Amino acid sequence: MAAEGGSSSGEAFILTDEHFTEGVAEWTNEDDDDAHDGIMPGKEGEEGEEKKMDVGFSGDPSTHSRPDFWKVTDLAFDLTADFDVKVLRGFVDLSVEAVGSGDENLILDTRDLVIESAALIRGKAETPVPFILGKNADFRGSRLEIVLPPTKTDCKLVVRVHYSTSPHSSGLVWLRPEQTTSRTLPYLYSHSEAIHSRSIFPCQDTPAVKSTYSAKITVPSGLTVLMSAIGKGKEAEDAGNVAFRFEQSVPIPSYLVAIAIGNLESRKIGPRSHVWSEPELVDKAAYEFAETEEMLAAAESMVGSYVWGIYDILVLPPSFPFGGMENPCLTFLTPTLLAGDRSLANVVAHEIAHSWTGNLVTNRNWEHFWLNEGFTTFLERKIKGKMMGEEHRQFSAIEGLESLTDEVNRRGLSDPLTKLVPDLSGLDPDDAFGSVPYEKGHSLLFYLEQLVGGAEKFNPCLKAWIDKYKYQTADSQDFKGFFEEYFHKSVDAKVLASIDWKAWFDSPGMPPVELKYDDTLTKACTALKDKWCSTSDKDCSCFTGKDVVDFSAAQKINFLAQLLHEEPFCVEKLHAIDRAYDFSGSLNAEIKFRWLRLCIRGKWEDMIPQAVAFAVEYQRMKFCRPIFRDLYAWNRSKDLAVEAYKLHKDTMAYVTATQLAKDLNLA
Ligand SMILES: CC/C=C\C/C=C\C[C@@H](O)/C=C/C=C/C=C\[C@@H](O)CCCC(=O)O
Ligand SMILES: [Zn+2]
Repeated sequence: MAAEGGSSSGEAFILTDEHFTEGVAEWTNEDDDDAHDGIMPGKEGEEGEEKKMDVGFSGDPSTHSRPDFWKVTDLAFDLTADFDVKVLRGFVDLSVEAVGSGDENLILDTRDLVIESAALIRGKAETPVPFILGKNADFRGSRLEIVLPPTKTDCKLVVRVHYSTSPHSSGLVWLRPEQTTSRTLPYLYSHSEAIHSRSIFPCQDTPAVKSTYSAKITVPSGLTVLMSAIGKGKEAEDAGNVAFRFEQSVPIPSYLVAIAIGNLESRKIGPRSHVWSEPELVDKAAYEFAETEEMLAAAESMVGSYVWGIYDILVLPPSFPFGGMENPCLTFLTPTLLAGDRSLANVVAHEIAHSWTGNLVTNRNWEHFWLNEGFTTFLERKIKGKMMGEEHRQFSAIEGLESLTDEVNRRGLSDPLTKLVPDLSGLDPDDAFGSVPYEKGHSLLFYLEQLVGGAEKFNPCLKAWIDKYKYQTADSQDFKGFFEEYFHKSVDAKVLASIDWKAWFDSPGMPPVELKYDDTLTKACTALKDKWCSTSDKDCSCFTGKDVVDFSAAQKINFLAQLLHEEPFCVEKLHAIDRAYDFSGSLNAEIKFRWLRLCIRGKWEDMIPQAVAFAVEYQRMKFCRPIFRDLYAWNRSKDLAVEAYKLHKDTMAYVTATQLAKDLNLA
């Protein structure tokens, strides 16, 4: 079959049978400088007919793929994990449906993948087809074009790609046994959000496309495999290996395909939930997350049935870069949530909320990330309010607004990345990540809730939004239109017209309106903070542990967060705080994190080793990045920070290592 290729010299040459040896086109475009800029061969229909040039999918600036040509509807993986060379190797069958004329090629995203072959699958037959792999131009990785035979519209095909990942895949973290808690077996886990799936498998790496998936994963015996899917059992051991099977029947975007392999055990924590971790942590994790079913039920009472079947939790090694990740059926969590008193389980409520906002109603591209995270933060706090009382929901919202203020001040009031809907053209989503989509998004929804008359009016709208857009994707204009339509009869037109959507979506900086929350639970924190600030450095004897005996962990966190907004305390006063409240000895990572920041800001030299140790042990970016930045900002610890980073960067997840390198001006 002929297909026309292009090259940097402009010379056109035809892929004909003579190009094929053993079914693979000899022609790749390694020497084609145009490959990476989207000027790629389309497919020629009739002889001489104008071929369709690929000028990129306008719906998502972060992908090379062309879901407007073909759409992936299902992925079937057959992969083997090779821990010796740290690669996943095998094939993926992509079921695709023609969206365009049927005459275009299949365009996929890859990053650092070794593509061995491509073929059309018809029953048992594999018919090799040529492919063109572009260069790894930037964070978007390499464009992969699979040359397809001419087909008609509404055609369906299955394309098999044999490939392997690379040891430095940006979406995979490989740990040697000695890097794990149990130190007996190796460990692998993935993190794909936003655009790292392409480093794990060839795909249309855009949330605009949702696919089902199945998988057969073969590993050395003794290891357990988990995925963001329903487990379908494992096959009999064969030559020292064992294969696990999975099915995800709810269509999901590529970033929600997840895998973990390790020395894993589980405990049942509810009718549809198990918690998984290495054996040493599993009982502690079972205690910590015992409220999971109560959270699920609270969410279902507000936004409808949980459609994913099971809700399991996996507690990962401390290098996991985030607090949690909403992988369907299997939420990934950082071990920094294991405080021993369930005080940090709000992250579980957040990931549960994603089961509706984000995983069912999905942002169409990453510029509308607030539709995932702002809605989820809003729903997370409604779950908290339902379980603990409205004042706790409002207390968390105050905390969130403070973190938004910190982020906007750090980035700068006019930084385009403080817009709720930023332009991500040419930008790596990892560089755009921060609390703005979470907290400015939450602020918008809370403002709208107050505007329409409160939760009893707004909650039904939230559920209706989910019901209308579930299993689909949405953008910010979809929400604006939905909201206006929903309330156009029940809310005064002038009130609706008073919403400055453009300012909310497109203006940098803080929200365009002032948010007012119930501060009942912050009052005691503020009073104690004010007393410390107004007391002489020389005599702090009035303070004792009794001051915080009635404080919840959240109130201690808020007290420390408020102190961080004040002028740094001197070392003498910091000593006094620690004598009274023993924050240095806290097992709560959120408390310890803020306490260490206070000490570094107060230039308490003896605390530098503790701060460095915390930042390299707990590589959750929410913690390690601010501490590394604080250490780097103080000339006494600047070199130590750089040295610690260089010593540990190879143990870090890709996103952590690259973001820290930028923080420390090492990129
Ligand atoms: C405007 C930003 C657009 C796109 C950013 C999307 C993804 C960024 C990428 O770095 C991954 C983010 C993953 C987040 C996962 C979980 C968070 O909700 C955790 C938040 C912080 C924490 O608790 O550790
Ligand atoms: Zn989230």
